[in-house]
Amino acid sequence: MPSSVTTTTTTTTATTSVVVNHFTKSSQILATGRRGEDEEAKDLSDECKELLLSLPKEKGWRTPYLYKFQGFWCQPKEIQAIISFQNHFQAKDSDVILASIPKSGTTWLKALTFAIVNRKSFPIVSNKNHPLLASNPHDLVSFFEYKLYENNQIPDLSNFPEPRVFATHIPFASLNMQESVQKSNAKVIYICRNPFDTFMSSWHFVSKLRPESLPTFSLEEAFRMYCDGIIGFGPFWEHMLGYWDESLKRPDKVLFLKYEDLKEDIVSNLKNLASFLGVPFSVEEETGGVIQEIAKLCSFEEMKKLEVNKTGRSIKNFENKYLFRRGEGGDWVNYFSSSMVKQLSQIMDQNLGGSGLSFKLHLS
Ligand SMILES: Nc1ncnc2c1ncn2[C@@H]1O[C@H](COP(=O)(O)OS(=O)(=O)O)[C@@H](OP(=O)(O)O)[C@H]1O
Repeated sequence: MPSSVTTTTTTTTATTSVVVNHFTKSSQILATGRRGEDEEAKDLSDECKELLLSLPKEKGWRTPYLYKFQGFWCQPKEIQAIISFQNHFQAKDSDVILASIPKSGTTWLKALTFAIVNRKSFPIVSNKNHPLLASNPHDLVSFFEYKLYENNQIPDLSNFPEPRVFATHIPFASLNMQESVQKSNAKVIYICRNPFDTFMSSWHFVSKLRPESLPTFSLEEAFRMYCDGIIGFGPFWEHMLGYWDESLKRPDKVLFLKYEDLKEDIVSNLKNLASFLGVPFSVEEETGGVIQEIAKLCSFEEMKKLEVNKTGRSIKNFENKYLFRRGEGGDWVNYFSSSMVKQLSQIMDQNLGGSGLSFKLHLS
């Protein structure tokens, strides 16, 4: 029971008490909302604050507002970082960019790619000192819009060992607005997950991160927003289609992976990933079990039990332990009503139908 509710014996006092409690709670929410907005604006440049005034905005999932910027919904700090990235990043032909909409398997893809491209420097088999045993994948592969370009900083990335591996949640159109990315031969790997599970994973994640002072974020409200396209970096269908179309046009430069496929057949997907990256597995590696060892090192079960993934924060505000929840496909069946199934299926048909992009909703 909230501390401001007093147990009373008379109806009048009880009513007053509830009203007072409601008022206190509402004021707290308002105050928290305002604090959230102040917090949100704290590190923004005047230019960015000015820009925000001209953008459409909607209530956010865990922050006061999401703004529609370059056609997708995102937070103010992300907008500032994306502008800085677009203005300053210098791509190299050997760069690898991992892209995803949040909660689609980003952490997994970061681990797998890091293990593959660095396997000469950090052998996989019987290596008790592999960096993935001591560091969260987000510390080994950074996002453009968080660590690297946040707060208007311009990082010096010229001395990063090649191939440099970066990550982003930015949709393809905005990534491609970055002139050097567009002109370079940098490779892009996109990981996608069926929208039913991605939605559930996002809702669970945000529910854990939401300040306790805010009311709980109901599944129904989150679902309405998701179906309207209002989620970080959404609408999800546009995000997926941007990378999907590009992977069809330039398959040598954009590889499109699906979470469910990786779950079902990790070995073939790792072979494909290594070949795409230009570092295919040798016969000796294949017979020596290197592929299986990478799969094991990066598996949900192994990663979740590492101390580094149970503690600390690799991305500001996110506790590492929340990045590893169930790591399965099909959990949505435990939450979706039949009308939710119908609605999301219709949205997928309307927006993805005819594109050739489809999903497995259940894993065998
Ligand atoms: N190694 C590995 N293998 C398989 N699945 C994994 C792995 N690591 C994380 N996960 C699951 O991926 C979901 C989190 O998605 P992201 O990593 O994209 O999150 S984030 O955008 O980086 O915050 C989230 O899914 P749910 O469990 O369904 O919520 C994680 O549990």
